[in-house]
Amino acid sequence: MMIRTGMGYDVHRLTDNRDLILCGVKIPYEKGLLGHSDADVALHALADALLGAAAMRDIGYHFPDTDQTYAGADSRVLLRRVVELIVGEGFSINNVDVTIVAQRPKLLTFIPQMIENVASDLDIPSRCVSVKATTTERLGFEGRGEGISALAVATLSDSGSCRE
Ligand SMILES: Nc1ccn([C@@H]2O[C@H](COP(=O)(O)O)[C@@H](O)[C@H]2O)c(=O)n1
Ligand SMILES: C[C@@]1(CO)OP(=O)(O)OP(=O)(O)OC[C@H]1O
Repeated sequence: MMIRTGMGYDVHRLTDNRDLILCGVKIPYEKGLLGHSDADVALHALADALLGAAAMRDIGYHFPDTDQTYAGADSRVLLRRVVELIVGEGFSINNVDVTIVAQRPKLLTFIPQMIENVASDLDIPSRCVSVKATTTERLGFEGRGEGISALAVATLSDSGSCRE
């Protein structure tokens, strides 16, 4: 059995008149994230980490932002589709770790629900899911409140080896 690791990174702009949705949780805030889908930056980074570990391209490849099918899409639906794709190739998910970089709002109280959503969508125990938040001490675009970024790492198991 081989352990495979993938990483994902995504950024979305904060703007007026949009919802702020992170790991499927709607967060009360004066701004939201702009995107073709619901712009759940954390789930996009996670989806890319999973696809990266499987060497199966990225979410923009599977769900192009030129396709109206995905306009306003719920990123949890996209994430579950990514899980179907990687499981269909014989991979199983070991654990994931997501970091959300946001100066505001404070996310601490929403983290347990985020973990529950991700564990449910990935069909793994919540002890195998980590979601964290950090500020940038007001530095950079996240620190100025212009956007939110997210990073994710995922490990998968497969039955073979990259060298076979
Ligand atoms: N949007 C955020 C950012 C951070 N947190 C929590 O605060 C802790 C301290 O953040 P620093 O950036 O100063 O390290 C961090 O460890 C998180 O627990 C948060 O809830 N929401
Ligand atoms: C999720 C998709 C779906 O169309 O759209 P966006 O919400 O714009 O998100 P992004 O991370 O920029 O790119 C992936 C897209 O394909």
